[in-house]
Amino acid sequence: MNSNLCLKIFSAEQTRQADQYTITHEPIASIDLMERASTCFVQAFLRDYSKDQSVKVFCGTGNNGGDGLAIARLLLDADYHVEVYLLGDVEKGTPDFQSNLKKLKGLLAPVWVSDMVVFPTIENGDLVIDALFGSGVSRPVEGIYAECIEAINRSMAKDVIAVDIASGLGCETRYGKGAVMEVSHTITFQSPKLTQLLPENDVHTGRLDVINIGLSEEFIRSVAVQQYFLTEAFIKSLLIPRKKYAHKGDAGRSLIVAGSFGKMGAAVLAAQACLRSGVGLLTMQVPECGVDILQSTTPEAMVRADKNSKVNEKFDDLEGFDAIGVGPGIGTEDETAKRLKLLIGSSKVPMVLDADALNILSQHPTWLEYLPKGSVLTPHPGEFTRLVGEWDDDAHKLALQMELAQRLDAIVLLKGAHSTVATPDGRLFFNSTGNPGMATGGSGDVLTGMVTAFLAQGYDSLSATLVACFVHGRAGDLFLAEGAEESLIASDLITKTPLVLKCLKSR
Ligand SMILES: NC(=O)C1=CN([C@@H]2O[C@H](COP(=O)(O)OP(=O)(O)OC[C@H]3O[C@@H](n4cnc5c(N)ncnc54)[C@H](OP(=O)(O)O)[C@@H]3O)[C@@H](O)[C@H]2O)[C@@H](O)CC1
Ligand SMILES: [K+]
Repeated sequence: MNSNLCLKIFSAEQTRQADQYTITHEPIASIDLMERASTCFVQAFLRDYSKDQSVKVFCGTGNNGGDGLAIARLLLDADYHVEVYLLGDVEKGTPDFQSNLKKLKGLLAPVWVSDMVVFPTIENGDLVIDALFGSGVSRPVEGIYAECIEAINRSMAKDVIAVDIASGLGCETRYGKGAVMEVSHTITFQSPKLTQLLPENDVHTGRLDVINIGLSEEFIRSVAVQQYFLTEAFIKSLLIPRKKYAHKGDAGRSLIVAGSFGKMGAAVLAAQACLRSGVGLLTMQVPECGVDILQSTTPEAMVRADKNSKVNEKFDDLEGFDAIGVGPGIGTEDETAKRLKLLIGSSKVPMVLDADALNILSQHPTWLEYLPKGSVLTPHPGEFTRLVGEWDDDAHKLALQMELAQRLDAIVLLKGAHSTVATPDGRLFFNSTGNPGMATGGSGDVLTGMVTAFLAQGYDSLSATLVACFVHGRAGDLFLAEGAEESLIASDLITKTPLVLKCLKSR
């Protein structure tokens, strides 16, 4: 696995080192690197915001403020109506801030906000560019800076666009109770920052665009990180091509245990997602009441019925399967729980555990110790809480996720916007695909089917989980090309999967 194809999530210190390494080894003057970053920002900005909106740029006196000044100049060149507001001790600004201030002064007169009396009225429809603080913020933001941030947060601005990162939001952590800019869009440099991927910082990140400002590839390759952001190039590199003479047995055999009376839809979704993700042979184990439903909706799957007519209870005979998925719609009846225990004890192949399987396991945590090697847990936040207890904040949640992966020697996929995948060796991958429309019933059942399919096809557990997670999200994103988020239903994800896989497999 070549993790270098992912975007590495750097600490503020690593970002500073990348900056310095690029300046020394490219080599490039620091002011020219700032110009390059600002030019890339403006290129992204021009794609989204038209000239009929007034742009107010708020700049601090560090290099983030320097970027803001360069961006203001480039937007003036592009005929935007621009106003610039400065905060802080201008005399003590960084050298690149000073150079950009000098260049701008011939074109417009920036306003120094020494007091809120000077703070401008932000009109309904204005655009605000936030360049007060970037990755250099090191403590809670207070005083005039905080007043200014709070005024912008309360304003009628149409959009607030952060340069690199919202002011006051640290790269790795938020600083206490200081003020943090609320932004609708962040255009960040080179790679996402950890805080930008956490749900609690959604209002401080908004839409996230990552732009390549050409920091040293050599440095990026060499630096060791534990946190990664998935890219298409990385997912492509994980895909296993089908052999010319492949037969259905080569593409793996899956068993999925799913469904109960009234919840057979979960089984159908998992089955169809598994088939569309390339499994060679699929057997569905369902209660008697689900046999006709599966046979008529999904003729490609073989069906094994339980003696019990309403719930799943018979999980034996596991010969010949390469991967086993269990959980969607199975319920938490005692009979089902007993059989899950038996299934965990007897399986020699990796298992994907989701939904009610996880709910049963949270009531019988000792069973988790017997999971077959390479198993994958795919909880949503509710199931995760039942497994590990409450968390204080998102950082604590990630720590609990990593701890669980290490303790169980399993892959733990925590679902949500930017789903996270934790590995037993302490790595954490953030998904880059998906949208809020996917928060809909059955979406998780589809994912279970996908992970099971990739596992059966011979992907290692981590690769199977990452590919499934990315494909699942990309299928949701593809749906948005023709439908609203509100209209997305889980089966749309299955409908879009063939095209997603086709595009990923194209060179
Ligand atoms: N990475 C790259 O490759 C590139 C990075 N670039 C840009 O550089 C940005 C990083 O710039 P930066 O390091 O100068 O820090 P920045 O965020 O502007 O401000 C730091 C200043 O604020 C101060 N300060 C801190 N906390 C404070 C607080 N709470 N309240 C008050 N003051 C506080 C702190 O002072 P001190 O802590 O020393 O007192 C310092 O003076 C980065 O985000 C990107 O936009 C691009 O130009 C080119 C390529
Ligand atoms: K900023």
